[in-house]
Amino acid sequence: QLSGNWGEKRKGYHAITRSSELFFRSVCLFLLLCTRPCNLPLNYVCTTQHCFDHEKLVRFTLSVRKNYHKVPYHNWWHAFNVAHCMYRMLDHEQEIFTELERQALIIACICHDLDHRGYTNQFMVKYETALASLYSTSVMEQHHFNQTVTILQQDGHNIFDHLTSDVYKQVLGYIRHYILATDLAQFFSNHKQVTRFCADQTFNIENTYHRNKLQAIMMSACDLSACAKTWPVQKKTVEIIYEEFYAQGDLEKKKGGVPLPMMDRDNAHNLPKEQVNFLRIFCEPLYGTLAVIFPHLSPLLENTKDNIHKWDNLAHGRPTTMWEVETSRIEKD
Ligand SMILES: O=c1ccn(-c2cccc(C(F)(F)F)c2)nc1-c1ccnn1-c1ccccc1
Ligand SMILES: [Zn+2]
Repeated sequence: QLSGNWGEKRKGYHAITRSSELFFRSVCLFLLLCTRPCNLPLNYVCTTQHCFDHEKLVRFTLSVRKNYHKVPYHNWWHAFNVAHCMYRMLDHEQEIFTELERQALIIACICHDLDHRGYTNQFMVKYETALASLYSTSVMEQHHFNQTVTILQQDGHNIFDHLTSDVYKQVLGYIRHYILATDLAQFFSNHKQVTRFCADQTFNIENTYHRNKLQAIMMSACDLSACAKTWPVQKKTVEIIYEEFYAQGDLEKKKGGVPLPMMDRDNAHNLPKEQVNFLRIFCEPLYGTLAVIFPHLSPLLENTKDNIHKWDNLAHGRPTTMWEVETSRIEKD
């Protein structure tokens, strides 16, 4: 059930330890801050149409968290990290996106993997799951958006119910576009378009199509941001990602299927090589393009390059240390 009877939950809510309560209040304050124009004092009482009711935001965030599964990677912490990455990305670019776009980007991030079961779209389609019978493309991403709308429609959860019906439709349209953009199958076409605009210097942030494509790759950049974290975080997160991949591969073998090499734990010795390929094919081009448009994001590209270098060392049996990354940075400066 998406969210239990709030009355009972409130008793349950107060049973949660104080630290969890403080954590969720900080999440909501963070979400409120994400949408506060940066030049306003903290105690600003919103008078514009685009302000969240704090109690609804707490209730909405708790229900979103409740609808993430306890799977190794695609859990609430992943959603929170993706939203935090978007917050830091927008922190420098408050002026180029509208307040409504900024709110939709942050909410799309915390909701973008709602009810993920730890299986890829390919797996859901191949084994003819119920969800795959509902959606022909972007199966999980369409489900994640559907879950978002369903939570918004719960009593006391609609954080956008202060908007006019036109603006409400607009913000849900934004959120749908942003969540569907996290389907890796959409990445190449989205990225290719933005790269083309940059190459022929026709990129125009005022052009709706250009704007939508940029926001799509920003969603990908936040979703894949584990690849652009420093080596200890990248290495630990990849171990967790592959724990989920191998669980899918194990289930596929149980069903008599043959998993992708990347999902097959018998192929774990090739993990460093798989990572070099994934980072080179998806992440380096992605953070490279974003660094051209938003120079303050260049550390994401630098970290990705460092991570490729370190996975490549591991793939070739060369020792690799944290010091080496620092040295390479010093040499460059
Ligand atoms: O570190 C990774 C290595 C491989 N993949 C991957 C994922 C799917 C398909 C493919 C395929 F290449 F097969 F299409 C590769 N994702 C990640 C990664 C880094 C951050 N998020 N995710 C992620 C993204 C999506 C799903 C799971 C994890
Ligand atoms: Zn994700």
